[in-house]
Amino acid sequence: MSTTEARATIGLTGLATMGRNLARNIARNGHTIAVHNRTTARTTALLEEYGDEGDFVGCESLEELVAAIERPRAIVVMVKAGEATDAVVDELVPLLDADDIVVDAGNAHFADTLRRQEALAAHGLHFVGMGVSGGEEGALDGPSIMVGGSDHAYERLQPVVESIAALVDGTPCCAHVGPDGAGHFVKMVHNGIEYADMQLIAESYDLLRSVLGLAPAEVADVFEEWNGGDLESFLIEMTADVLRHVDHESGRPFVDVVVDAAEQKGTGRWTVQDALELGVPITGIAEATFARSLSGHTEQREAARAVFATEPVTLDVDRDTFVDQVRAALYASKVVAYAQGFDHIAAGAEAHDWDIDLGEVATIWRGGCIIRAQFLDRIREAYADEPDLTTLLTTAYFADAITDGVDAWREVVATAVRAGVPTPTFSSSLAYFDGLRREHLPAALIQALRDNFGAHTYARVDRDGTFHTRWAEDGRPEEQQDD
Ligand SMILES: NC(=O)C1=CN([C@@H]2O[C@H](COP(=O)(O)OP(=O)(O)OC[C@H]3O[C@@H](n4cnc5c(N)ncnc54)[C@H](OP(=O)(O)O)[C@@H]3O)[C@@H](O)[C@H]2O)C=CC1
Ligand SMILES: O=C(CO)[C@H](O)[C@H](O)COP(=O)(O)O
Repeated sequence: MSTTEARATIGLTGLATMGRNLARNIARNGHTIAVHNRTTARTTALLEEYGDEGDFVGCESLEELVAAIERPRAIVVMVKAGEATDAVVDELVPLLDADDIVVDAGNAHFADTLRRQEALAAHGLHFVGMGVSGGEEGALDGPSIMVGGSDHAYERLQPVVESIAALVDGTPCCAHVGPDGAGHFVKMVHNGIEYADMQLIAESYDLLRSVLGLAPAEVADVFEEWNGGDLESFLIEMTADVLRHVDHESGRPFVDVVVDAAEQKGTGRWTVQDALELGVPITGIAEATFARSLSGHTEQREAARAVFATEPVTLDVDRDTFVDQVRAALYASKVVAYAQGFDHIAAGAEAHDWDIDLGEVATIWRGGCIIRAQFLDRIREAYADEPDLTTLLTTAYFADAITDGVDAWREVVATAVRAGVPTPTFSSSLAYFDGLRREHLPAALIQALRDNFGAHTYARVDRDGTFHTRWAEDGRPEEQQDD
């Protein structure tokens, strides 16, 4: 397939859904690309079907791939995350020369990226963890790209990655977000937000269908209308299309022929696990992840249905009013999910000593990625005005949106509770908002209980210091001395 002449600007191995389209995107943008896949049939198919789209060099082995690329080489690995990526990287390393760059464009866990970066550095190689979002279509037409790696490696990659990324207002949705694991960390949180966004959309759909009795196509009309306003986004637009889709075989609404058990590949779960470690309350993302888990517990669901099934509750709700309330609740909950996601990135950056520019992250998420939305421009503006923002919720634009929508938000959650429609992400987002804005939290009681049963100490509202109450003796507080 290939010649031995090293004429490709870049190489790519892994030509499944994402890799094939990313390779075509690179070729379409005028870069010579060497392509390889473990199973050669995929390479052959790419060349046969799309070989005329640009300058491809087909390779049957990794040796051929390496030989086809100009030095210092840059090789993109776009295979299954985890063991497959390790297998490919391990096979590549002995074939490479000092200063070559291996780019993992899969959905790797950032801790794996840190480990691989250290291992390759010992061989004088650069390892780049590159988050790519946009799915099949985005990979071809312009994804959002989050690069983590050294400045040196980014300089080598920049002409290619910036040329293939989505463009918004002339700005490529691509950035060097930080060193080593920073790119995959940002991509992980992107996917966590994607989980929350999708769950909020799903809860809105469920409410419109269950409380108002709308058919899927009618809910599609509502989403289409919402897409004309503040909620405008790729996922809202796609929801309208999916809800309107009729299954070719059964003639039923497509959404009714799909089994209601949501799967996941793991990025949402990693986001929640990492946030727990860092102590960041990403409650919307966590509830969205658990909602997927719950949906998959089919045996428990069947058992519960057998015991607790009831007739649907009919509520006297005005259609237009409720639709508007759900829109406001969706918007407010979405603001919470994004605020929590950006808090998580800030905490990750601090913990790993990455200088991540949150405004830049919002900028490159405006296009190409699954969570692309008009609303990200507002987040970009908020960070431009105040880079060290304490929380996105209090910036003027979002504060106004929440203040205007909070009554509707409460009404929607209350209606959902009365109707028995589960809305974990709406409810937890509202609880998060109330938790933040409340003057006093019952955490004081938790501290008191902890001190009572375990002498865990507490701080007082009336003076500085750390205290323990002599519960079993005279009930008086005694100040604790620092160790
Ligand atoms: N699908 C999506 O929407 C998105 C996916 N991603 C990430 O991009 C990466 C690629 O995703 P996708 O295109 O969906 O493909 P898959 O995740 O389904 O991976 C299939 C590819 O991995 C290769 N592969 C699997 N195991 C090995 C191995 N042991 N050695 C060598 N190659 C192996 C396959 O080769 P073979 O053909 O020989 O089996 C094939 O090229 C993944 O990390 C994914 O998480 C990122 C963003 C979006
Ligand atoms: O990375 C992506 C988009 O940005 C993928 O679509 C993501 O892998 C989907 O995740 P899951 O299968 O867990 O829903």
